Amino acid sequence: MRVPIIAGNWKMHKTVAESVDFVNQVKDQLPPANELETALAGPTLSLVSMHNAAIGSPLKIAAENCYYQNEGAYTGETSPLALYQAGIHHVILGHSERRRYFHETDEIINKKIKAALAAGLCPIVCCDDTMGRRVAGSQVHWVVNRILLDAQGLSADDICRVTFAYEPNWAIGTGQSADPSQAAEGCYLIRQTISYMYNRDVADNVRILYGGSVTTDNIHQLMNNRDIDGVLVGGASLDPQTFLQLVNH
Ligand SMILES: O=C[C@H](O)COP(=O)(O)O
Repeated sequence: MRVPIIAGNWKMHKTVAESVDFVNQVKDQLPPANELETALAGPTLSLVSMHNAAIGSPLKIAAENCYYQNEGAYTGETSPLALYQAGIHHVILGHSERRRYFHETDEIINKKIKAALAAGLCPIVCCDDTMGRRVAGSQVHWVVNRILLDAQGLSADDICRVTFAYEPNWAIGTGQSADPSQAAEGCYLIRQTISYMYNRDVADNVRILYGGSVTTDNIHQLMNNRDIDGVLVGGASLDPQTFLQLVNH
């Protein structure tokens, strides 16, 4: 059985003090991790303090990015091994903002996924999509190729530690979520691709999230779908009470 996940992605928001204050406000009100997994991805500078504040609670702390080497002359990058050793559980990789603003290719993302897994982290791998592709009918080809390239060379054991997130660009930060059927189709395409690459059992074990303008108003409808195992939430995860409402949807 796949345990659903509610994951917040704060992006480049919150100071260290604000991050810790948020964790302290929510940590005692979360369900057990075996019923519903809760995770918060914060800015790199906040991660250790967030982890320390969350110790003893079910909340898992996630990085928003990491590099594909554990150490070396890579000024400004973050080591996946150092993240793992600091108690960080997940790392978001391949977010559309990383692909668009920082020119991350599928090849780089594939290297990062392998390095994160080897270090002990559980990647949350994002797959974007555009309305243009959807109108042109090429979204199936696009999504399938992202998964084939990003997950290339991963073992079945590896892929079961990866969570995927279907995040259409037109829905990210716009207030206009994909409708539940579009969201479900994106997640279904990812699962079918994993089934093709491995087998049905493996695909049935992998968790696939939807992300893009998830709110307290639409979360129930989005998650009430057998192909959607949870949500990756940006803007609506920035307020602790709203995050708790999402968790208790
Ligand atoms: O990672 C989260 C997504 O980019 C969604 O962001 P949003 O909920 O602000 O649309």
